[in-house]
Amino acid sequence: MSEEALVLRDIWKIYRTQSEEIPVLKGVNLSVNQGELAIIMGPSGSGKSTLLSIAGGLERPSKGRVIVGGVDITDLDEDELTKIRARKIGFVFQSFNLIRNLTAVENVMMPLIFTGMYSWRQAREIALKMLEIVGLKGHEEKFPRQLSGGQQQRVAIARALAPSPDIILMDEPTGSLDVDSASRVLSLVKWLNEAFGQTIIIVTHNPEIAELATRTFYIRGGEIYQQPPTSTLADKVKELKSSAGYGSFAKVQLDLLKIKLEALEAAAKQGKIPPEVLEGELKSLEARISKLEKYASS
Ligand SMILES: Nc1ncnc2c1ncn2[C@@H]1O[C@H](COP(=O)(O)OP(=O)(O)OP(=O)(O)O)[C@@H](O)[C@H]1O
Repeated sequence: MSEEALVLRDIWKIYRTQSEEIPVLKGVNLSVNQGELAIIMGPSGSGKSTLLSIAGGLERPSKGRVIVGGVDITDLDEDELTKIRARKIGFVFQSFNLIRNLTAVENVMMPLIFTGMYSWRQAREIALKMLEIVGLKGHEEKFPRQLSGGQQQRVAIARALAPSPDIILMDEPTGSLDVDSASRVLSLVKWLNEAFGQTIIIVTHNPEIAELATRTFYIRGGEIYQQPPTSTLADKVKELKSSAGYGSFAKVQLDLLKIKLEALEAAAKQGKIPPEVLEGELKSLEARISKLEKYASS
């Protein structure tokens, strides 16, 4: 069996709308070995979810090859893809995607039944064990609405793990959880990765997850990097200030402050604001206006 759980070779994804072509991924190469916990980070809209969908065979690349557990899935037809997905790939999404009118145990049984390999009894036995592993013993017969967000996410993880897939793909798995539930889910993910040697690939904005990673990828401008972007927040501020729109933005701000100044003076004349409050407000407003005037004219 291949050492590499996932290989993406020269992946391009170009979305076509009526008026334009949007290249979202531009020749991405990526390889994740078995047992790794890899993280993909990058700014909003940089193509992280698109890359994950392509890796999991949910979407097809415009160009390039996708190899999962040594099997090239790029040209498989929908039927073959569905079967491969059920056996080799587990998905966990930010929104859990549990089926509302199925209980926790039935939700976990679903992907096992889809593989066509397990009897109902076997699927139930595995699902019950998985729920125990993720700490949900006693909650098996509850419906998703009777579980907390963190518990629902753990059901989703149990469901992804149940068929023992080669890789588990997670898209913002802690995105809709509070800090405590997120830490509990993350510790579970790390433990599963270490105890079961499960390959896990996580798309996230959460820097806490990056601490757990064996490898971190960064996407920017449709390309992938193994080093974090070097530009700092201070660089970004400089970039913003030198951009064409910044001057006009400052002018709009200036207009708004001037309107506020007029409104303050009018309110003071009508006795709506005590003079000592007015004095302080006028001072700070005038200071901001003079600063902005300098910017707007520079
Ligand atoms: N079906 C589609 N048709 C056209 N454009 C799309 C489609 N799907 C995604 N895009 C565009 O592709 C880009 C990448 O989207 P994607 O969801 O992969 O980004 P992301 O990095 O996961 O963002 P976020 O962190 O905000 O979830 C975005 O600009 C998005 O608008």
